[in-house]
Amino acid sequence: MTQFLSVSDITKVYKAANRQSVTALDDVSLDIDDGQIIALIGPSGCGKSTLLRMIAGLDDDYQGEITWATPPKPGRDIGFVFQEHALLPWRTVQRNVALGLEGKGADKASVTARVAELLAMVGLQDFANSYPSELSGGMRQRVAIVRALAYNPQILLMDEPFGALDAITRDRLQDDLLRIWEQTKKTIVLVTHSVEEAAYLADRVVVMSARPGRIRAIHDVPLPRERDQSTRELPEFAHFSNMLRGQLA
Ligand SMILES: Nc1ncnc2c1ncn2[C@@H]1O[C@H](COP(=O)(O)OP(=O)(O)OP(=O)(O)O)[C@@H](O)[C@H]1O
Repeated sequence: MTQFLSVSDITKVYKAANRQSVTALDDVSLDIDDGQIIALIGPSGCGKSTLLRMIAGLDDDYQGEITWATPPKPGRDIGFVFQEHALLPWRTVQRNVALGLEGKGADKASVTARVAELLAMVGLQDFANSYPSELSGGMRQRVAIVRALAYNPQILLMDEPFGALDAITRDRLQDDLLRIWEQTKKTIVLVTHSVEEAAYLADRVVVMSARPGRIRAIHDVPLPRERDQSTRELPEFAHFSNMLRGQLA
């Protein structure tokens, strides 16, 4: 597997006027391989979202270096999915996913075909003409995921993407994400508060320690790929999740 992205010695200090500055990340280094799913876990405030924003290029005010095997083109090569879906309420599902593909030289027929393919990936082909308000929370988040994939980005960054969903919907979307990953083999960096979600989805889990955020441990997930609901029944799954939980305590 080839190295895709390298985060080297990143330190981030938020300087607030009239307040003490906050060291959010302290000397964080991490290598990410092409096509892997990496989960970032750690206590609240340890800098997970900060790190994700830096990788996304949304924050370049830090010490250290982020280097890419192939530097991403601004705006297009990085897909971002947030906890809240951030769909445009006045656009249909079809037009939300098409956003960004339109007006970039692609003809209408190829945009329509690409959107149909993406919606079929998550079983929403019959909702192309619905508005976000007509969908459930899980359906909206599925739309947000395929919208992020529409440009065929190099990497998908996900910040607590399933955090606002009920447990059953959350399990279902995790399976959707694994299916999408099997088909696309995208590199994915996912922030989650759930150790089970990290264990179920990831190839590697990065455990961060409380503020200032440092890397406490990096684990290869000891579970076979082709994961499905039966994976959750494996003794190794419970064992690994419990070990992660212990490291967060
Ligand atoms: N814009 C900002 N200005 C000042 N401090 C900030 C800013 N954004 C984040 N911080 C601080 O940096 C630290 C890391 O925040 P960050 O949101 O990255 O943590 P997190 O691990 O994602 O937290 P959570 O799990 O609660 O979402 C926190 O102490 C936070 O208060």
